[in-house]
Amino acid sequence: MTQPLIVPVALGDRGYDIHVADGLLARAGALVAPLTRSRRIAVVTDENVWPLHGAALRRSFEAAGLGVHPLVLGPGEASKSFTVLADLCDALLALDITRADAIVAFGGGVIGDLTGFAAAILKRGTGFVQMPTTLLAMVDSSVGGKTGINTAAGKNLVGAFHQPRAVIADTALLATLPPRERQAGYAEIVKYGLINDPAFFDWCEAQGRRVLALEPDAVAHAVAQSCRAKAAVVAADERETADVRALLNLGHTFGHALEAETGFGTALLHGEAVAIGMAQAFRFSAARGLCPPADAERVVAHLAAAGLRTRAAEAGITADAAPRLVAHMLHDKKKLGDTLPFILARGIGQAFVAKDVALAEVERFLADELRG
Ligand SMILES: NC(=O)c1ccc[n+]([C@@H]2O[C@H](COP(=O)([O-])OP(=O)(O)OC[C@H]3O[C@@H](n4cnc5c(N)ncnc54)[C@H](O)[C@@H]3O)[C@@H](O)[C@H]2O)c1
Ligand SMILES: O=C(O)C(=O)C[C@@H](O)[C@H](O)[C@H](O)COP(=O)(O)O
Ligand SMILES: [Zn+2]
Repeated sequence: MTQPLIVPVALGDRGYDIHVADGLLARAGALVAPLTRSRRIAVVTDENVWPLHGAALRRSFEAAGLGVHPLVLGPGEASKSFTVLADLCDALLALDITRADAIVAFGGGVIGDLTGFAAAILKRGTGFVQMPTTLLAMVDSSVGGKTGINTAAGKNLVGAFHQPRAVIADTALLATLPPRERQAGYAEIVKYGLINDPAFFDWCEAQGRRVLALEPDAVAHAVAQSCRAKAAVVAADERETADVRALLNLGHTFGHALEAETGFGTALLHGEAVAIGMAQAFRFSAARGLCPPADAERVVAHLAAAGLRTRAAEAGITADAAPRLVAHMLHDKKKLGDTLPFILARGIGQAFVAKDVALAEVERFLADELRG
């Protein structure tokens, strides 16, 4: 095992540590044991992750005196639903989980968001631990306590802020992650550079290829830098009320609309939608005269070099979709009254919250883009 990196999330009595190391799964039981009263742990996971990594998790937990009760769900975005949530809550209640216990989420962002929400509402709040297994979950979704499910109206529309008791990320688990999922997770890494860290974006341009190839030092740096960036934002604005955490939504107002339009399926993964959304946010910023066009071109070029799509049309979105995309955006949780804030940029590393964007302007921009 490499020397673990520990990133604290400074949230007072809701604070916790993010532990990152290659090979950390072997020590996960010892890290979880002090966080839960029960010696029998409900581990929520999915049908891809459990056959690959369940035995190693079980060994680690049993070595720490913890029994494991796996709850294995279907993989993919479809599991972030009311139906799966209800079944999961029933299964957890049948296991007699108490508030002093910690439910373990062992999987990607879908498992983490769903399990975290189940933990938030079960008995009005039980403990949980995030054990992310995808690149996306290690750099973003396991940190910060946004939990929830999708509804027919859109993405993450029912949920709660509920912080985990710890995040335990074993980067060795990424070895089994398909390349497409690596690329999707990489988009959320690039996001941190684009928001406020131009030097990190430079690093991504130089080293991103090595992250995608899972070269250990590059993965370690990307995960550490991302977790530090997210922990700082979450500590400053846990509940997205101060125009700070909203910056983590760069690319998401556009991206969530694309996910809704493509039906939350495998046609467009979350990270892939965010990549297109970030490209759109930069092109829109350039079109408004806010951002140098050369910066938008650089962003698009880097995302494309990472194998990510950067235009909605490449995801099969047709030219007539602009009004529907704007209608999806009306469900965005950042909307306050009639104002829908957009995360725009004055350049690479200079994202900001814009509250003067008319939806008619966004619709015209999308229609122009889709017409090519
Ligand atoms: N809460 C947050 O702050 C936050 C942040 C970003 C994204 N998200 C959410 O996260 C979700 C996307 O997460 P994701 O990209 O991890 O998707 P995911 O959870 O669907 O996982 C992607 C795929 O990889 C498989 N998988 C997971 N780990 C694996 C491994 N080690 N080896 C092989 N296969 C593995 C899964 O079974 C799944 O098929 C979206 O719902 C998104 O909205 C939430
Ligand atoms: O943690 C945050 O805050 C984020 O915005 C991170 C995003 O990458 C993530 O996709 C999040 O789930 C989106 O949040 P939402 O509030 O727009 O649903
Ligand atoms: Zn995201």
